[in-house]
Amino acid sequence: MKPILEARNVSKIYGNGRTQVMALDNVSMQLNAGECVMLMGSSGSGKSTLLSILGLISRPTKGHILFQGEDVLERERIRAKLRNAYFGYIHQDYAIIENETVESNVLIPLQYASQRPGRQERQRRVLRALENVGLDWALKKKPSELSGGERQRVAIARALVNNPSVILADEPTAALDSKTAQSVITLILSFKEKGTAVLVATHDDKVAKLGDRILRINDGRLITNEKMTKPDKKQLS
Ligand SMILES: Nc1ncnc2c1ncn2[C@@H]1O[C@H](COP(=O)(O)OP(=O)(O)OP(=O)(O)O)[C@@H](O)[C@H]1O
Repeated sequence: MKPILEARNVSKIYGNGRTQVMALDNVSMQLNAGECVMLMGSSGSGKSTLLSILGLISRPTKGHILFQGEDVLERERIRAKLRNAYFGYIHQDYAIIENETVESNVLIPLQYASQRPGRQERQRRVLRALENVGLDWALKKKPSELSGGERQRVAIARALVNNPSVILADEPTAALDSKTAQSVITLILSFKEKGTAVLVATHDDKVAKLGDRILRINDGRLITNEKMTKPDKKQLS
């Protein structure tokens, strides 16, 4: 099977001179359609950096990113188009636009969809995405009126509204209680059945067990590639 998304010999160096940080060191990995990979590592090990490079948000210092077998880094306009049309990215800091309503925030990816749906369909999909995270009541609210966990769920609804081919989630359950975390992970994993590839960065062992395999990262290097033989999908708490 051809991977949907691939990093080849990716390195990332931040800063220069004595303040230089090697955040990723020659990382290669593949993500296949319909699988969920968990990315684990301690704080500062390079998880967010890898996700943002795979998500075509930032560029590596060296190496290649392939989407559906094509090297996409060199083509700036294509990168932006792919990112908007095929990727759902759940940011660690939510990246919510404060002065827009919840509805407008979740609507954003649909404005950039490869085949933009009509207005009514867009509204229907936004409502469904919010229902899926239990936030339909917050449609007209401003993010400042919501709790941290609710804002996290808005970010999740926004990432999933476009039925993305790839979901990249940076600590998606960090701000959630275990019951909400369970429903959010179940929702993210349900996209696998549609052939969506999922990569989740997490510190949480219970969340990590729900994946098909675990990638561990330490000091910017991938160290193992564990297959989960018997994923336990029942309990997070
Ligand atoms: N913009 C930046 N400028 C300089 N250094 C950075 C920058 N972003 C990250 N780093 C450094 O790169 C390394 C990897 O950071 P990264 O955020 O990718 O780790 P992480 O595993 O996601 O950490 P956490 O679990 O705390 O979010 C760290 O040493 C971090 O300090």
